[in-house]
Amino acid sequence: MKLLILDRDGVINHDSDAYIKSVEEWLPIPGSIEAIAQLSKAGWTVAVATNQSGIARGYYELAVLDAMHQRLRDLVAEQGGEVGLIVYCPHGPDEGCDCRKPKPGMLKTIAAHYGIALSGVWFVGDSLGDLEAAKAVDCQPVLVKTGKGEKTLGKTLPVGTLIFDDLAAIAAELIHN
Ligand SMILES: O=P(O)(O)OC[C@@H](O)[C@H]1O[C@@H](OP(=O)(O)O)[C@@H](O)[C@@H](O)[C@@H]1O
Ligand SMILES: [Mg+2]
Ligand SMILES: [Zn+2]
Repeated sequence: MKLLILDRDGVINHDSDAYIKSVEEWLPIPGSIEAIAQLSKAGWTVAVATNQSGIARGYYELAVLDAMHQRLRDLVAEQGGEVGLIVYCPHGPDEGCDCRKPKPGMLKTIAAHYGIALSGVWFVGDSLGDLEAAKAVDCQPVLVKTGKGEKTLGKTLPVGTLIFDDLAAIAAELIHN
């Protein structure tokens, strides 16, 4: 199966240093909804792995997070596509969970859900922790320049990291090559 795993904030939707705390604050990056729909219609399964420490920090409730993800699903469905499994880590940085990136727990959850190996599966993120999580399970780390991506570009990236302007460019690459 053709599986693509996406980070959420800074890849699908705009991110904020103040966290994305409501559906109203959850604003798609131009071209991202269309990209997911086009990938889906081209036979790709698009899953999401997102840190959501804002839950642990009390910035927003799980119901609000679910509403954001329903919004994502609705917008992609309006374009004729669908979103696969969305996995999130609701924990804070000091809780020592196994799912918070850069740990690869969410990627492993997605692989187990679909019954496939992660080796070579593209994981697209805007933060170094996304790329490190990918590397930890032999996924292909892919950096986008949206969200925190430009800042991440200035850091030492995992060897072999691919770099694209945005999710739309990734969709064009995967669909047409
Ligand atoms: O990019 P993904 O994984 O989808 O989600 C990132 C968010 O959970 C938030 O993660 C926080 O990091 P801390 O969790 O506070 O270290 C900050 O970077 C926020 O700006 C950001 O909105
Ligand atoms: Mg992000
Ligand atoms: Zn966690």
